[in-house]
Amino acid sequence: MDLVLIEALKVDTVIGVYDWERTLTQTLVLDLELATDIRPAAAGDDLAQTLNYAAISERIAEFGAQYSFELVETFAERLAEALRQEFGIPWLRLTLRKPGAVPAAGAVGVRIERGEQGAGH
Ligand SMILES: Nc1nc2c(c(=O)[nH]1)N=C([C@H](O)[C@@H](O)CO)CN2
Repeated sequence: MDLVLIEALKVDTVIGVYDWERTLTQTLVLDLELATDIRPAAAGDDLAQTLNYAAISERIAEFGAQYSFELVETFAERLAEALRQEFGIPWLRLTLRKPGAVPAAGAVGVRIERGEQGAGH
């Protein structure tokens, strides 16, 4: 299985369960591993044959601006669903960190895997 990577992507969004969190934008930090077969793109040196990490990063920024969930779980689940559907990603691992949410921790967050590894190959 090949992977396209997006690491330490900063995403601005309204997120949180507390009243004060509903009034401001916070920055989440995302790592994504996106399964694909890179051989067709490599064979043809053709961006159209692979997952365009720039386009996906832009979509994630749009998603952050569009929604204002309470839980990081909801953000992760809904984003994974949207990316898999819109970009035809058979499997992904998404790590979402919310820096500063727990001052004593470097970051807190969630990690999810969705889809089937090897699907579509
Ligand atoms: N498992 C979770 N725990 C907590 C969340 C969350 O989204 N998932 N959120 C909060 C608050 O919004 C917190 O981030 C404010 O600092 C608390 N626990």
